[in-house]
Amino acid sequence: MPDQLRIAVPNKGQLADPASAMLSEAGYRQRRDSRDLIMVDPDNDTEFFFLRPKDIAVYVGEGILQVGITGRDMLLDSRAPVDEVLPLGFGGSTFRFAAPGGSAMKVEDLQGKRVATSFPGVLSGYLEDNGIDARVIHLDGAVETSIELGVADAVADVVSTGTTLRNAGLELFGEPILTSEAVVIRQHGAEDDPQVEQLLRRLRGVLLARDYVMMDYDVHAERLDNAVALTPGMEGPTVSPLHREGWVAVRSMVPRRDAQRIMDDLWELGARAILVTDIYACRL
Ligand SMILES: Nc1ncnc2c1ncn2[C@@H]1O[C@H](COP(=O)(O)OP(=O)(O)OP(=O)(O)O)[C@@H](O)[C@H]1O
Ligand SMILES: O=P(O)(O)OC[C@H]1O[C@H](OP(=O)(O)OP(=O)(O)O)[C@H](O)[C@@H]1O
Ligand SMILES: [Mg+2]
Repeated sequence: MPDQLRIAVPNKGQLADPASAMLSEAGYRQRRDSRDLIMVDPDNDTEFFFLRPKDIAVYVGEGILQVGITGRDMLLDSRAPVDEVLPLGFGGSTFRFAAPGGSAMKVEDLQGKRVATSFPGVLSGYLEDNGIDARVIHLDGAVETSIELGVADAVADVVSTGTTLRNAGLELFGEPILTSEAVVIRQHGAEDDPQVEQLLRRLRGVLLARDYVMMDYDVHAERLDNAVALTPGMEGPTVSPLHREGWVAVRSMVPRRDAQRIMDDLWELGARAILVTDIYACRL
């Protein structure tokens, strides 16, 4: 019997709930109590370890846990020997420089200055790559307050909506240092593992089920080519005969965000009985 698959999942913070929700959708059991640190899912022969998101790359890099879910920024900051194997589409953020409003600071101006961050690895790498000699002040969080308290001249921090920065009277400067989202990680050079492949297939299925809907409609056979051009599907749509002379029924997956526009265009083409349904799960 193969060993249990051991997966690291964020125990708190921005990624914890969406990661657990996605794993539940993928058919894995998830913890009921947010204080649980380990959970066994016997049906899937899998064990979940709820860890700090910043520590997850360390465990996976050491080869102790085979798979982890963490932020791309955290994985890069750790410099652990891990690879990103699947972006998950939540926990989106950018990592950016900011300084007091009105200071019109530029990246070059950071030379000789103090920059506070909770991502010292990412920041040092960026400063080095850009030939800037600045002092990195490592803080654990609430970095936005550090300038007012006089510990730094600028910050490099995670920005999502920008509300926290604005509330602290700061303004962005320079290009984004990096763009992050939640990702699945594996140890660099890890061998193929059927259990990991199954997990990834399930997660890809959840991502597709979230991003796509199923569209059904009836159309005159003469207009079929035009209709199929609007709804090409993944491997070509299913076309079935209808019990109505000259008409066919079409079924195809379409991107959720385009569904309303495609329905309008199909209607214009003369398609009728256009139905859109959610996809609960899929394997493609
Ligand atoms: N406001 C946000 N919106 C979306 N994603 C975010 C936000 N803040 C952080 N993230 C992302 O979520 C991941 C985890 O960050 P989070 O802030 O939850 O961890 P943490 O700082 O270690 O935890 P905590 O803030 O609970 O101490 C990172 O990849 C980060 O880019
Ligand atoms: O752009 P916004 O939508 O305002 O979100 C960005 C803020 O969210 C995170 O803070 P978090 O709540 O994780 O606190 P922390 O600084 O203690 O990590 C991040 O560190 C920023 O401070
Ligand atoms: Mg945080």
